[in-house]
Amino acid sequence: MESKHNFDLSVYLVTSPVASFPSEDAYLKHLETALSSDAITVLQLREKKLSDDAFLALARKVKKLTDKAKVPLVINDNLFVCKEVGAEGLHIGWDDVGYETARKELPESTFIGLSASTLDQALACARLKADYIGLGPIFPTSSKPDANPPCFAYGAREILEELSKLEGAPPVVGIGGIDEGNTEYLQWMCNDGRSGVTLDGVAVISAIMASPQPDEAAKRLKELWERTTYTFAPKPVTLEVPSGTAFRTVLGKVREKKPLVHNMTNTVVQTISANMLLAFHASPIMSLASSEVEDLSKICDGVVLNIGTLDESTSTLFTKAVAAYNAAGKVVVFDPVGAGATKLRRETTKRILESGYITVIKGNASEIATVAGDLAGSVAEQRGVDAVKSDSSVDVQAELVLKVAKRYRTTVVQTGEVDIVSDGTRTWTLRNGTPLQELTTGAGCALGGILAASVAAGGDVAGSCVVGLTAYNLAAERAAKVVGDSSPGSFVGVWVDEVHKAVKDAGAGGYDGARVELLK
Ligand SMILES: Nc1ncnc2c1ncn2[C@@H]1O[C@H](COP(=O)(O)OP(=O)(O)OP(=O)(O)O)[C@@H](O)[C@H]1O
Ligand SMILES: Cc1ncsc1CCO
Repeated sequence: MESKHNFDLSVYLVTSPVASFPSEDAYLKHLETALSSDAITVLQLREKKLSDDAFLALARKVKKLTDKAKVPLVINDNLFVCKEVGAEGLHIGWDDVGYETARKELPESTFIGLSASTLDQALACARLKADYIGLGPIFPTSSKPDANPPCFAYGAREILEELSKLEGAPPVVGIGGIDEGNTEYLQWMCNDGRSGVTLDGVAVISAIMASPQPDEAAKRLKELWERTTYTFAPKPVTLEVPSGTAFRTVLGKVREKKPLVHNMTNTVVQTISANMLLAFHASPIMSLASSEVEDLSKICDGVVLNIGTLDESTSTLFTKAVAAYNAAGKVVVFDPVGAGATKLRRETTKRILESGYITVIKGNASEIATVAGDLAGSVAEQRGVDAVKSDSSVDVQAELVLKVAKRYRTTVVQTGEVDIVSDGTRTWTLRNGTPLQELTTGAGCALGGILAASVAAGGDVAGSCVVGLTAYNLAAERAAKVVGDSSPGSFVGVWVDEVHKAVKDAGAGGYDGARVELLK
């Protein structure tokens, strides 16, 4: 979408204060270098603390640079400077009075952008016929400490969806906490090919202003922004699920490929997780070392991020892992263990979810309700790491799982007596398993590895999850028959045996007894 002035909003640089540079010369040199990249499409001059005269003097110098680079100059929040310097645009904070005044005083050809943080503000900007909307903060940012809470990539997309329903809605540039690490993800979340729903560009401050090589930084941002294929994007749907054929195909591929799964998991479930992966004919490597993440992302087929025994450094470690595995195009399974139980768990969960593409979010009903947040309607109940039994019907829960999958453009696996899997389009219920699994610590955590291995081998994300989980739970049923209902201790060992046999004999009636239903 282009504004009426045909300005390209794609890489929109907002300056940091001249006072944050050693000298005005150093600042101007920095801008000139950035502009020499040919990647910046708009430059907004933002100075909150200068007098009008000092702002105007600086704006005149910057205008020379932007004119030379043929980049439109936008003045932040100062109508006087905008008029005097003859800038191409004015950007004002959310303020309809300011907008009306500026519109009257500025030539028709000067474009005026407005900031919006919420859907209501964005709709109001559209009604005012602003020339563009600066939507944000998208991600948390320290550049503007007084900013409203971030709307995150999914929130931006939900606002864009509403705007797209209006006739002639303004183009939108995202702002706030955007950098090289999250640009591709934001682009993928917002521009998913549905007609009319587009984010038109990314506005950045520190990604270019704090870079020692602002021209290179600008080029990299433009390249990331213009990407239309994404290393992390899920493979196309190839499996017809449920079917014995899909079951045999995925398990056969697991056996062939022996996926190597990096487990960044809690201290309680290390052994059961590693043993289940070996039994599943995959390979585990257990590591929580930050300095190993990059190397492991290159050799592993996927990673499991499990916050069961988290600490204050977990969110930084796991967001680093999301970035590395996204860049490598590998599977990321996130298990927000006990997500609703404490503030640390809620905050860590949120940060990881927003940091990049998660291939599969896996959790029990309480954890998924926490991830769902406002979609769940009421505050999710969670006392420890186990699920609090939900009063909602399977249909209501399936609806929520579907909504979470849609919101995060991912696959969600909710475990319990009835498991629910959804990729936002297809939703299944799975009714295999045994109550003995509830008496086995790590039954859910170890499943994270099974899902990572299944997806790494099977491709089709949700279809492979359904197969992996069905094989796992059918094996549990068989084990329960062997040990009886009152032997959770012996159960685990026999369950591991049965998982091993399930993959080994994938072709031989292993799918018998599967209770998987694709919901309409
Ligand atoms: N009552 C039940 N009947 C059948 N299967 C069950 C039952 N409860 C759990 N399961 C199965 O057990 C596995 C773990 O699910 P659960 O929801 O207990 O995970 P969790 O709470 O994350 O576990 P943990 O934190 O102990 O690892 C899944 O495969 C699920 O299908
Ligand atoms: C019991 C327990 N506590 C933290 S993690 C964990 C393993 C099951 O999730």
